[in-house]
Amino acid sequence: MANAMLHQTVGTLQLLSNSGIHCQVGNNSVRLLPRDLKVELGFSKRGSNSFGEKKFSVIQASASLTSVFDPVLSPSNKGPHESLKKSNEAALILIRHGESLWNEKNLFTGCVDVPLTKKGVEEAIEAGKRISNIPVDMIFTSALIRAQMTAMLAMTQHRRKKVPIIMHNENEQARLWSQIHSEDTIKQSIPVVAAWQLNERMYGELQGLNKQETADRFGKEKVHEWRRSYDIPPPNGESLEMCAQRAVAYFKDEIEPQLISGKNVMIAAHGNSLRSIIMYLDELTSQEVISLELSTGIPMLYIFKEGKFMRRGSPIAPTEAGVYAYTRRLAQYRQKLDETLN
Ligand SMILES: O=C(O)[C@H](O)COP(=O)(O)O
Repeated sequence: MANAMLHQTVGTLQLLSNSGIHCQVGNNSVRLLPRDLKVELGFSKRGSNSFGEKKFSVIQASASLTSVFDPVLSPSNKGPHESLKKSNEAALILIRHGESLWNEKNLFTGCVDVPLTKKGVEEAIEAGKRISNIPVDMIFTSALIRAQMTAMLAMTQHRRKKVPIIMHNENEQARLWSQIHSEDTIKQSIPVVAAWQLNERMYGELQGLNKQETADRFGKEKVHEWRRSYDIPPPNGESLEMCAQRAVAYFKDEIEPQLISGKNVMIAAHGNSLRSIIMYLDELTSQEVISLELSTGIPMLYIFKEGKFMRRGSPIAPTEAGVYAYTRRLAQYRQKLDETLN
């Protein structure tokens, strides 16, 4: 976990009895959650203060605050989703990529970088229609082209015609050469962060093999164990548990801080990296995650509020959110789109 150090000279921390810690540094405000806080607070007592009501000077605190202070992503860049931010509610959309050329051929793909089929392209566009009324401030994808194609194609359908732009922070030159020099243009863009940690589970020696032929050769049970057990890896590959270690750590370190700061986030990734993340969001056991299957190109919506993730299901169409998909805030966002774009 990356640490951010706070000192009393740069910010303040306010203790909230059961909903975490509110942290203010300059214009950036963020709430740190009890469930993930590994905060070490050192206090120097001022006068006759007592915990909870009186004042303390914060000497030092460490917590997972990575990326929160990125100037491009700073909450001080007020946008059309301001009402969602004010309510401290954020939308999280998860999409498994559309069908790839190796899904079509029934080959184990894992970390092999295979593009979408025509059907996959259509699935991604369809997914985009379903989420076209849901705010997206930031996109995370894996480093693999099928997830990136899915994210970009889905965003072609969004009613708020912001431009998704891939961030290039791999080295200083890439960062400098891809800089945008207009505040207005930045406001009309959606940063897209590609991370290998969101890649599909590495399938080891199964990559490129036909799933049916592998089952015929090694036995149905063995192959099912490799594909769906929690902690048994395929030969020289990653188990779901190993995949979860890097995908969930990335989610907690890089994505959750964005949600905490009010950003609406879309993640385009893979069957197993998303199963790992859903296991974390829905607090599934290693037994329960075994039977979780994700279809290609079907978006799932979560609402992040007061430190909790609430699964809202899948918006079923651009005009229909599904009975429980929209919160009041999301409905207001959509109404605003209707008023300004129609
Ligand atoms: O990597 C693959 O082959 C698929 O994307 C996921 O395969 P699985 O359903 O066998 O885990």
